[in-house]
Amino acid sequence: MSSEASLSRLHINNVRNLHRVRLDQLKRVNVFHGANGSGKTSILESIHLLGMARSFRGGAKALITHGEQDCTVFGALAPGNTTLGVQRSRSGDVKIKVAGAPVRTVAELVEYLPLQVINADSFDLLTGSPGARRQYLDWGVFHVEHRFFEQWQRFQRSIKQRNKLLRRDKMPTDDLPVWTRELARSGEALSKYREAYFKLLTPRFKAIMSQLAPSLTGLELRFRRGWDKSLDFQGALDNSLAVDLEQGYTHVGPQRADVRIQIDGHLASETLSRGQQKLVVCGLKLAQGQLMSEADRGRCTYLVDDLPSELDGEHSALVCKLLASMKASVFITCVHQRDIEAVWPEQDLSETAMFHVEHGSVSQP
Ligand SMILES: Nc1ncnc2c1ncn2[C@@H]1O[C@H](COP(=O)(O)OP(=O)(O)OP(=O)(O)O)[C@@H](O)[C@H]1O
Repeated sequence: MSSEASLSRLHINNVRNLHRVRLDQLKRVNVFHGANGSGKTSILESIHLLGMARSFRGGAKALITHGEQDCTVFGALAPGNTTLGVQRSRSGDVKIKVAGAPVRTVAELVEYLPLQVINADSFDLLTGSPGARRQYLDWGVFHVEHRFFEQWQRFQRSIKQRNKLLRRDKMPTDDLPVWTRELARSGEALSKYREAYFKLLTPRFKAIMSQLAPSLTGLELRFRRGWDKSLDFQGALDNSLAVDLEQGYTHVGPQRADVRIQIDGHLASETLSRGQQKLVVCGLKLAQGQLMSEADRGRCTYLVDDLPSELDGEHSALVCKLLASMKASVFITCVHQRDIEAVWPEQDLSETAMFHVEHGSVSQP
């Protein structure tokens, strides 16, 4: 399905300090304002739970209100009124429903409500390990190229098998070449999808950054696929066989891929100021949303926690202007209502709903 839809209703039960919240009048842009600890981030977390069956901070148990056995989030998408429901229990049980019917895997859920989170942890994209950047890239490929997931699963299966054989036997067994060939095929295909997506993403990112931070002209993204570029994947696996056997795992391949984010040849994470880093993170995430809608894969929903932190008024306004022009569905938190009113494009405020959050209760003026 294409996720044209955005969230129109949201019911939350027992997520952190949100015992019972009913939001039946959501708009395209929804602002949650309130004091520290009132429950604003928990609302974004609840939407994340609805779209991905997990939180974006901490484990599932921390999410459930103290003293309760489970938490539940229910949502409806508009247009179409498809309903989604996710329940997580202290026992570790996860129940997911789409349109009232149980689904078995999270993969079946995530395509309905594609989510992008912009919060303090998003800096990981620049400063964290390559894993964070691979996850970022794969999110985009998954939502734009639906055949990607099957290749990704094949790749995960074959690398697991090959590593198991490498760990067990210091000498090559008959099974090893079989799994190595399977790994080479699935890894090559997976990497091609990533490369094709990356080629589409880079110009969008550059165009967005030229609006958000025109002075950062030397910004560059480079895709590293995870093995020597003069070889195909099978050749690289053949070359590393001795080391792989010695150390008991596969050293080269898409599991080592990375996106290097550089400015004038230096790592952006080591050069840019905190505010500039946040703009790059916003640029990366906005580029993915733009690409998704251009590829006719629908709209993604942005969960933005405390946008004004690290950004000055002018740059906050630029991010808001881009979000508004993309017609993205947005859930955004801030301390005071005026923090967002001051930076959100005035002509778009009619499509904006304001909610006040206080001690786990949400009210609308
Ligand atoms: N499992 C839990 N059960 C009950 N309350 C919890 C649980 N986990 C966290 N809380 C409380 O829930 C509240 C909601 O926190 P949340 O992070 O959503 O606040 P916030 O409005 O985003 O605050 P800030 O502006 O400081 O970021 C906090 O007061 C926190 O102490």
